[in-house]
Amino acid sequence: MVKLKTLLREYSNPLEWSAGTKAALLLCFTLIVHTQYFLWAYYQLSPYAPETNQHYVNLDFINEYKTHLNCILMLSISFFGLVLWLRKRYPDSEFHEYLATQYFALTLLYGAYAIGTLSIATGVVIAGAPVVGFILFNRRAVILAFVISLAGHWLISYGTTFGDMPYAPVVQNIQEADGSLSHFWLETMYYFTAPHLIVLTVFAYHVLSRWRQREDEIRQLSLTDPLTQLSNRRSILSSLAREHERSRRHGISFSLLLVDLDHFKKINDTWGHPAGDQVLIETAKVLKASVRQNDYVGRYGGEEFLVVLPDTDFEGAHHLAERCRQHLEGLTIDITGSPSLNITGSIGLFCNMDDYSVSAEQMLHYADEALYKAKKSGRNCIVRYNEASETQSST
Ligand SMILES: Nc1nc2c(ncn2[C@@H]2O[C@H](COP(=O)(O)OP(=O)(O)OP(=O)(O)O)[C@@H](O)[C@H]2O)c(=O)[nH]1
Repeated sequence: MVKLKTLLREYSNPLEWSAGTKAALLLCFTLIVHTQYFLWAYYQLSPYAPETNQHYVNLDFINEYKTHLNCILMLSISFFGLVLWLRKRYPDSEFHEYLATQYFALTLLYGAYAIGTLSIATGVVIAGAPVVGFILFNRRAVILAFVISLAGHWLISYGTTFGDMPYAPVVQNIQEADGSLSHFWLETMYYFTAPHLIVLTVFAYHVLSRWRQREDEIRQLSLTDPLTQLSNRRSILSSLAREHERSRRHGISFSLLLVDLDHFKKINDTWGHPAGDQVLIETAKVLKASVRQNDYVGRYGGEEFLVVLPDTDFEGAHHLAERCRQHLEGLTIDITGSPSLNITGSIGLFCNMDDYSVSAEQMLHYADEALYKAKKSGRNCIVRYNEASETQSST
């Protein structure tokens, strides 16, 4: 069970596989495709095939083609085994990629000649294989394979139009006497196209979901403070701007708390930076736990935190600020190599209930001024900025 989980984790994302494993995957797919050709050819020659098939299948060519298929199948098995073996010793060697991509291109070119260079199966391979190839493999190997197969495709196509070689020699009577397309041809096309379409769809689905997942992870990282896991400055400021716009449009008051740890420098200087970091992590947890679920808490600067309280008047904001202050005061932080640390925080508060026209920047400025007053008033307290009477202080 554990082994299966390890295997799944290791192999669930082809984009992260080594060059050797990716090449082995392509050779395995090539082997499946040739086995499919092989089974089809032998079935047409067998007594189980309906007699009517002889009208549509060129049995003479298939007899000849069969020998080529046997060789291709043997070669496919050998190359697959060789790369499986080599990838363990040289997992990132470009040789595997060149071998797999060129072999895929050349042998499928032969298949395209047999079933028609202008058939849908060939079209799907020509259009789809480079897309998958460029995502998975070394670009030069894919370009080389693509150029070789395109050149071969043109040569065969022009060769057939000038009558130098037959078009789709394994089949005949592609059209019925009345001019309609034969059912046999149609079903043969579906049969040969199916594996390529399935692989392309599964691959596109997988790659796109991985990209979306990575995009989400990167976006999340760009908005998160790596130390505290709170919103970073950019993210909390954009929450503030959003809330400000909502408040202005709907005439609902909202509030800001600017929380700054007291004498934090002393903790760093006495117990070291890692101890200071631990204090910041614990502070972030306490602040997050002290406010409501739809409030925003972010790290605004070094030891300064910004709390945005939507739909909150002064009373509500003061109540929450007091809860934050008390929780910080009650926090005991255990750090190895130092006695338990206790901290306090000063809080500047601004609420826009008296004037919705105050800009977000101005609100921040007012909260900062209130915080400055809180520090001046002896710390571990809350100061509300009030335009009329400058600031009001409370503990
Ligand atoms: N450990 C740690 N320290 C930080 C980080 N960011 C800023 N600081 C430190 O935070 C301290 C802030 O010091 P001051 O601005 O003097 O503030 P204070 O010591 O808390 O004093 P008051 O705010 O006046 O109470 C500085 O020593 C910074 O180096 C961080 O990510 N980790």
